[in-house]
Formats: sequence, structure tokens, C-alpha cells
Amino acid sequence: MTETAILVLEDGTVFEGESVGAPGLSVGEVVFNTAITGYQEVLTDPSYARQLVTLTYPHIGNTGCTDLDDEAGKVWASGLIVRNVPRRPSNWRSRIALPEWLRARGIVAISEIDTRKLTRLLRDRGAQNGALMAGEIDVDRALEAARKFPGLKGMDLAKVVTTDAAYPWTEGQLDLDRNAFVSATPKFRVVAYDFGVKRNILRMLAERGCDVTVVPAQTPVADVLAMRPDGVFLSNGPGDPAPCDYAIAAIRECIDRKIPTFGICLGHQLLGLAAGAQTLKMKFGHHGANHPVIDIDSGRVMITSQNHGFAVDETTLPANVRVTHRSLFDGSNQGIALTDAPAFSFQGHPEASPGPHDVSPLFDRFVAMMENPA
Ligand SMILES: NC(=O)CC[C@H](N)C(=O)O
Repeated sequence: MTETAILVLEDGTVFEGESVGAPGLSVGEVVFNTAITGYQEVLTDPSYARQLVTLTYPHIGNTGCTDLDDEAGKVWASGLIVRNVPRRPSNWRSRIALPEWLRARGIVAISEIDTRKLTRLLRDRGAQNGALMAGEIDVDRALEAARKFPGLKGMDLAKVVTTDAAYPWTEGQLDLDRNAFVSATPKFRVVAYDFGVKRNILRMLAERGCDVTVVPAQTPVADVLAMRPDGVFLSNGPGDPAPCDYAIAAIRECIDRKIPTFGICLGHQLLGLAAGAQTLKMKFGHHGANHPVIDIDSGRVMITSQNHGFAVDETTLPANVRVTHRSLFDGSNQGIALTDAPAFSFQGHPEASPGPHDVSPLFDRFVAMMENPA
């Protein structure tokens, strides 16, 4: 028997559909993602904390779920909104169907709604706060909850999703033939600030010979320096980068000491802030796996994976920060490098997962920087 579910936006728009997850009420910012695969990686990406994700691809759940595809230890997205979930998944790696996976994790999800209409609405009016409700339905209560959600602007979520304690990471890439992860021999000591890190980033570092120690977001920089790192990595993460003053101060110290530093997504925005630039909230952000980005130095265009709602404001960049990448969708900043320190960062997701691998050479650039910090 199917249960009813509703999605209510703060502007009063109501979508009615079927529950494909747990019963309950969940609120957040509603964002659309245009990737056609990778729903499990999206749902477990900590950068989606306090967001209700709608996927524009109409059939979601086709390949089921496996623990090996989790990007973190739990589902971080606040809920899932899709057009249709196929009755039965089909893939040799699948262990469990998406609706059961969602229910087991207490995640509210809705299907059978017009996701094209919802996406157009978000594109025209900008990202909106919303509430998903399944089981006992009460439209007024859902609308009130959506309107009460304060929005992501000004919200520091990095310290909410980060690890409680430091831990080492050695696992490399997934060997699909063996359906298991392989490791490489470590050459560099890397401290990774966890603002909401995705496992595939850590794997790509480990695979390139990095002996990674993941540390909590608020770890004092003195503790990091005491580990004598060859490089510092700044992870992706949810929320607004601007209020993360502890991270911005720590990064400033790393740059001043000329420690090779590499940031991804939230880490990119935080490097920008540490360098003296400002960030802004975008209208509906970038969430997808087909975003063209130009590498300014080479003129090459790469197809990239993206997931962000904030951006570095290029007009505020100080003289010692160079623009390295730009979005070909809207011209927004996608990468920076410092001219007086070995530090660079990228707005999109070079680790893909899900998405194309065009930007993975940025990990090699970080390794080269540690080999030759100059
Ligand atoms: N994936 C990320 O790291 C996202 C960064 C930031 N929370 C944003 O939305 O822009």
C-alpha cells in the first residue's frame, strides 16, 4: 500500500505524491541536481546537510544501493524528491533497494511529483526553503515548518557535520573487479580538515601516496602544525563558508607558513575568505555532473561535478589571488591560486563521485606541490 507524502515550499506551493522513504517531517533548502546517476553518493554527501534534494533525472533507484557507495557514515541530505522509483533495482553491486535503504535510515522521500515543474520554479525564483512530510499529512504544519527554516545563509554547518575525533585514512580506490578498496604506499603526510569530507576525496589522496590524518573542523592550527604536515587539505562541506571564522583563521596561518594547501568546494570558498576575498549566495547554485568549466591557463574545457550554493565573489579578490577556473554556465568563479604561497582550490568536485573525472589531475597538482613546495 502506498502512503501519501507532500512537499511544501515556503511560497505556499504544495506538491502531492507518494512516500518512498520513512514517515515524518523534514525541512531544508530545496535544491535541484541534474546528475543522472549517483543518488546514493549525493544523499550521503555531508555538503547536502539541511537540503532537500530533487533529482531532475526521472528514474531514480534503478541500480539500488550498496554500502561501498556511501560518501560518509550516514545520509546527510534532509530528504529526497523524485519523479519515479522503479519497482525493482537491477545491478550486480546492489544489496538493497532505494526505498528500503531510505526507510532504514529514517529519511523522508517523495516520488510521483512533477520534478520538472519544481525545478523550473526553483530556477525562476531561486532556491527555496521547504518541508517534506510523509505518513500523517498536515499541510499547514508543513508550511509553517518550511517558513520557520532560517535558510542556509549565515549557517555554519561545518562544525556540525565534522568528525568528533581525528582519524587516519589509508584506503585507496575501489577495484571494481574485486569490489574492494586498494591502498598505496604513503609518501606525504597530509592533514585534512574535515568540514564535511567525502570519502572519495580521501581515497584519491591515499591513492596518490598521501598518509592522511582527518581532523575535526575546529582543530587549532597549532595542533595541525605539530603534525609537521607536507600538505593541508581543506574539504568540502555544507552551509555558508563566511561564518566559519575558526577555519578561516587556521587557513590564513597555513598560507602564511607556505604549507602546500589544496581546497575543494567549501574548502575553496574558505581559502578565498582566508586570502581576503568575500563569498556570496547564488540564486540556485550548481548541482549536477555535467557542468563545463574552463581552465584559464590552458584554455581547456572540462566537464565537472558540482554541488554548491555559495561562490567566491571574483570582484573581491585581492591582488595576490589569481583566477584559475570559471564556470561556462554563468561565468562564476571555479578556482583560485595564490601567487605568493603554494595554495590553490577548486569550486567543483575533482573527486567526482558522482560525475566525470576530467578534473582529477588537480590531486596530482597538490602532490606535485608537496614534492616541490618552492
Ligand atoms: N560541496 C560543498 O562543499 C558546498 C559548499 C557550500 N556549502 C556551498 O553550498 O556552496
